Amino acid sequence: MLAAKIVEPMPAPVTKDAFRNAMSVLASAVNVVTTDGPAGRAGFTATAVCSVSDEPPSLLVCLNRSASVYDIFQANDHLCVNTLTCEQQALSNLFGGKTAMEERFASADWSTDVSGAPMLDDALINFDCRISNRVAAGSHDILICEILAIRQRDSGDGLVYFQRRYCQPV
Ligand SMILES: NC(=O)C1=CN([C@@H]2O[C@H](COP(=O)(O)OP(=O)(O)OC[C@H]3O[C@@H](n4cnc5c(N)ncnc54)[C@H](O)[C@@H]3O)[C@@H](O)[C@H]2O)C=CC1
Ligand SMILES: Cc1cc2nc3c(=O)[nH]c(=O)nc-3n(C[C@H](O)[C@H](O)[C@H](O)COP(=O)(O)O)c2cc1C
Repeated sequence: MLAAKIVEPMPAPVTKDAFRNAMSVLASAVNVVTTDGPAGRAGFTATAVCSVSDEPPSLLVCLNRSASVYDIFQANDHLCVNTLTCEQQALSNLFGGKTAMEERFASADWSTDVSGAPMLDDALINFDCRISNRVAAGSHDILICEILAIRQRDSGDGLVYFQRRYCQPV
């Protein structure tokens, strides 16, 4: 006699909306990621930044391949991760929107260190980096970055993005 075959129901695929709703409750630091080099200067707002390894000191940045800045980051070898303070919400909106590149950079003061990428003067912390590897994953490229220099402020509160809005410390 043939054994009855139990067919497990297929789990419903996770939709883009479900994914984004879920991700929206992961509180994140807000960063402006900048570059300069043969392809020119560019920058964008990123929350998809995290620690990778302390040997060598490295972090990762996820960059959407459809972003206007993508080709410039693809051609340049260096970037700087500038982590924003609570006072820099307007800068996050500027670098996260459809604003012209000159207008983005004109709204703040910048300097450079080892890599030559723009370093935001009033950032909570700056990670000056060399892009050591690039891995395509879905819609994004994961940029693995070796940290060449760190500049850190003595004090200040970090800007946090949670549930699609910025949070201020209480
Ligand atoms: N990792 C990324 O590429 C992120 C992109 N964004 C951009 O800013 C817009 C506004 O974002 P929200 O106000 O937070 O509302 P949302 O509903 O579009 O996104 C909610 C959360 O989903 C994640 N997310 C959004 N778009 C994503 C993407 N293309 N790939 C991977 N993860 C993504 C982020 O964690 C985001 O905070 C987004 O539509 C997107 O264009 C925002 C946050 C992260
Ligand atoms: C709060 C916030 C976080 C974002 N995080 C990322 C991110 O981690 N990676 C990414 O590729 N884009 C992210 N974006 C979107 C880019 O900042 C935006 O697409 C980029 O500035 C390019 O825009 P453009 O194509 O109009 O120039 C974020 C936007 C906002 C407002």
